[in-house]
Amino acid sequence: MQLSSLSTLNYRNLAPGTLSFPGGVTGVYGENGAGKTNLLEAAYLALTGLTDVTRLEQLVQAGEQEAYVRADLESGGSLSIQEVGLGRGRRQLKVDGVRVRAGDLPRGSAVWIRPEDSELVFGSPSGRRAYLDALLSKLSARYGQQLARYERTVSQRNAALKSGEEWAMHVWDDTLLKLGTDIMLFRRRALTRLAELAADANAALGSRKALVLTLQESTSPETYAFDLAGRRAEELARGSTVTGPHRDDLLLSLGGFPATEYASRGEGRTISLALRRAELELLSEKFGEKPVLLIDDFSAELDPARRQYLLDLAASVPQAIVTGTERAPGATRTFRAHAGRFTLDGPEPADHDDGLAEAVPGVMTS
Ligand SMILES: Nc1ncnc2c1ncn2[C@@H]1O[C@H](COP(=O)(O)OP(=O)(O)OP(=O)(O)O)[C@@H](O)[C@H]1O
Repeated sequence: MQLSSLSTLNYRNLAPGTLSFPGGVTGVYGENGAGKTNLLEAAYLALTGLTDVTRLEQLVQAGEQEAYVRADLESGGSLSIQEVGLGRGRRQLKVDGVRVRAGDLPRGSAVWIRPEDSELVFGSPSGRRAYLDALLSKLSARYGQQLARYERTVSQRNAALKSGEEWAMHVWDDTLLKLGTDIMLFRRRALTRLAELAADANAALGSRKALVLTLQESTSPETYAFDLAGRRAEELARGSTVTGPHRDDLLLSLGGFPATEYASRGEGRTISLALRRAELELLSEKFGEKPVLLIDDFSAELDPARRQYLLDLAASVPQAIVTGTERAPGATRTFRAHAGRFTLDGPEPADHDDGLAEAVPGVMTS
């Protein structure tokens, strides 16, 4: 998978335009607030249809109503165009001009590594669950569908619990048990390989402490029905579902201690890099081609050896975009970012693109 070009209109602080990307490593450098993260976020959105922003209007440039991103892609010799239109609370996706749902975009097309990934280690269990669920939804469309149905069922069941509708519980419980068991079993299967890959990556990053990933399950497929029935009174009192995979945690242990409480900032960032590296490997194994690698702020919180690891990782995949406040050494092409604009830096390649070349098509409307 290769991102040939990215077009944006009214996306955060980015000036409208089209940037072309060659294979290899593209570096993007510039001062704080220049728009480097916004560029990677737009690329990730156009490649995957995904964003971690719950309020989509945040992505629309202040003062505008709609935004648009477009990725021109090349994969195995064929070309395709993915478009995302954004408005107040809505997102519309098209592939080659045909409207699709988010799950219909290629699921293994990009991995995004960010300094904020440290929150996977130091933040709440929900962030780690979100990492695991997002990854497993990329690996299996069915997992994503089951998870969405499970989450809907939990919130409907919670509403019934809040209204004291104990008589309705057996209906919700049947669905909950079926979906929840599938989710737990899938997580268990995927975790074996994920844990191996993350442990290897952590060692390759120079950590002398072993990284061990385990699932802390709030129940198990074997005891789920029993646990659910046993906590009915508590659930009615609290008005919420207290047992099930929505309460699981992905435990990260470093050198035998829980990383969430004991790891240093740098160790935490290293673990988060290992988790993203594992994601890259799992997606490559599953889909048979390397995702586009997006690395935000390659030097943040990292010592020179770990920076080099990231740059080597970028150089090892067919295409990577690497941002930083300083130039990424070894980049095939480098853009300088300033106030949402990107200009080619240094000697221009023969097939150069000025970075803001073409007009962008209008914002998509239904
Ligand atoms: N919806 C929006 N409309 C207009 N500007 C926005 C919007 N959302 C964010 N911005 C602005 O975009 C600017 C660039 O943010 P971005 O995170 O991309 O910077 P950066 O180059 O990655 O900086 P840093 O090096 O500090 O990480 C910020 O000044 C932010 O206020």
